[in-house]
Amino acid sequence: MIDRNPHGSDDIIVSDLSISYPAHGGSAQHQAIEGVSFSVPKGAVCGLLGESGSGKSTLAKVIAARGNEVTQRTVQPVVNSGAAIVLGQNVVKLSKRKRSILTAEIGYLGQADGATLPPDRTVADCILEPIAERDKRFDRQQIGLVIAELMDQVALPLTMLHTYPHELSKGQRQRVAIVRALVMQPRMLVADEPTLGVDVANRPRVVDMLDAYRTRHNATMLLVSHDITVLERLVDELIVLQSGSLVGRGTIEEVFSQTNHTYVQRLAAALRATAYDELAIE
Ligand SMILES: Nc1ncnc2c1ncn2[C@@H]1O[C@H](COP(=O)(O)OP(=O)(O)OP(=O)(O)O)[C@@H](O)[C@H]1O
Repeated sequence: MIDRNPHGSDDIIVSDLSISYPAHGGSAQHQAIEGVSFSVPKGAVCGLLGESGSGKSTLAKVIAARGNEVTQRTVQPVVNSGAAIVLGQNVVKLSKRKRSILTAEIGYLGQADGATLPPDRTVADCILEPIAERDKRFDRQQIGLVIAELMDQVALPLTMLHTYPHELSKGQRQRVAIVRALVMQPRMLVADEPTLGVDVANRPRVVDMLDAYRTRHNATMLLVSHDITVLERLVDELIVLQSGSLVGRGTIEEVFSQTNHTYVQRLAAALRATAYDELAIE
């Protein structure tokens, strides 16, 4: 791993972490992550790779301190053992208050966030949601400037703030969700497929924006992505998961060329072969 801040501490320290989904609705308990350990220094960008079902989203969600909530209706992942120290806090054991403080520092783009923006709210209200749920009396003018800059960086016109999510294309909704993840100017970003559904013309804007954000804020990032542009432009180190276990780790060059693990080699070859001609239509 490239240490972007040799004098700083690690922002993410995952030790021997195991995560499962409890039995529900007739299905048995499912072990999603097993004995995973890695760390990410402050200011570094770590990419998470692995085939469908390998546990990337589950791991990202727990590290973003969004897993393990008891308030949501969907079945949430449960940490069975190990620790995940994120920005100095063990996300496995957080009080409600500490979780709220920590999640203000960790921007999170969940896998379906672009597709599931609240349909009854304007784009502006969707973007303001993470702030409004913490402080109803926030400084609108100051936040307005932050939003304007983020919208511009991902090529969304400001007039879009008054529209509703259903009026936007899939890729536009995804870009709105990215703006929402960064609106509180967090020290860390955990993003699950940030360029999902974004058309090829606008993908570089998203990548440029994430790169600029990382540079300006020395932000630490954990990015689940199979987008070769994201991986090559942003990621310092890749973690590869297979069936919930860590099976590969290194720079993109190391993972793509020097790994001994046949699964990782196959994944790297598939990524190289498909990524360049993949076209997303908004
Ligand atoms: N709510 C849930 N209840 C039960 N099992 C789940 C739940 N969510 C995910 N899983 C299971 O946990 C495993 C890991 O899922 P996860 O979504 O983390 O994988 P992933 O690598 O992100 O996959 P994808 O690339 O398809 O999003 C899978 O076997 C999945 O079926």
